Amino acid sequence: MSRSISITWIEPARQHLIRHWRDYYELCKPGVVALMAFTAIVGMLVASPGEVPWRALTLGSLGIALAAGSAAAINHMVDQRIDGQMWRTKRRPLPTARIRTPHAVVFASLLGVSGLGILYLFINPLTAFLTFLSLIGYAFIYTLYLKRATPQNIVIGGAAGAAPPMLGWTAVTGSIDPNSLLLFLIIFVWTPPHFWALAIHRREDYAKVNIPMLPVTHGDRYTRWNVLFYTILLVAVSALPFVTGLSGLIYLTGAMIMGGIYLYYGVAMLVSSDKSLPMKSFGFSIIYLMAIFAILLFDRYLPYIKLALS
Ligand code: HEM
Ligand SMILES: CC(C)=CCC/C(C)=C/CC/C(C)=C/COP(=O)(O)OP(=O)(O)O
Repeated sequence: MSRSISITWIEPARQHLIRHWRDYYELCKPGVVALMAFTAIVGMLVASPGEVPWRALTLGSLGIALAAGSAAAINHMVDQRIDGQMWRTKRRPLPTARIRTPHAVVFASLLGVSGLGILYLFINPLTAFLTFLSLIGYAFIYTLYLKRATPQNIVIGGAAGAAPPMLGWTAVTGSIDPNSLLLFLIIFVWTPPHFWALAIHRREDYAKVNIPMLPVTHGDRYTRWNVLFYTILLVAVSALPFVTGLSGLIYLTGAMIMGGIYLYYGVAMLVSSDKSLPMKSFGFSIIYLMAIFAILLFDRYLPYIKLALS
């Protein structure tokens, strides 16, 4: 009896997963989570120069990525009604009913519990706790409340997305290092120009569903000024790892060149009427973040690379 029940349950589930694995993958916002995992890995490697922290790199990044994927899936569930009305998001798995909400609940729970469990059991309780806070911060505080409450939603909510390099660092050391807060700060200040550039382009979408994004509440021009303001702040903040001695001149030079290009986009968005600029700036924001974290890593490891080559 119990055998036949389990067989009747397992086969449809297997078929469902084979048909819909791409939809479940999409629920995790894989592009965003991949960049977050990269910043976490840089945090791990920068925290332990000269030695490879294998356990953190494997289990730590897996745990952080699973928890972030869980938070993203919860965001899809909470937002499915408005996502179904916006052009950019209306083809997502939940609004199109390719995945049903109860299945998404099970999926997000499995990811969240396994991610936090891995961090707690194999990394350390502090990393598990801070990752849990980030999950709650994005999935519930940002998505359920801030997103619908204030145009400063992404400034405050950005703290959850900025956590990964600090989580990576903590996964290696077991404590919060002041230098890891610098990496947190860089992503925190990067988030507004990253997102507002896209929000300028998608203003009508957000207005239609009454989400008070800055371009909806304060207009296009005011948002462009804010993008420039945060980009200037970002260039200043990105120099801090050099100021504190965490990195050297290679990082500083790379960060200033990338910052210069980002500033160019910020100014161009104010002085030019080219409608393609906001999305170009959004695209560049991703290249920018990837690049400065990669350069930071290179700068930090160059002495060891030289040593290995000599
Ligand atoms: C509150 C904070 C953030 C907001 C509101 C935000 C918003 C967005 C939005 C609306 C998109 C477009 C997604 C789409 O095309 O459907 C996007 C894409 C992206 N974001 Fe963010 N973002 C935030 C933080 C972050 C963080 C912290 C990272 C990485 C460290 C990140 C990395 C990316 C990447 C890589 C993409 C491109 C994804 C793809 O094309 O698959 N974002 N973001
Ligand atoms: C545990 C941990 C590190 C958590 C990180 C959480 C996480 C995945 C943050 C992503 C930030 C993001 C893409 C916000 C966009 O949400 P949105 O609802 O404004 O955008 P959308 O309309 O594209 O869904």
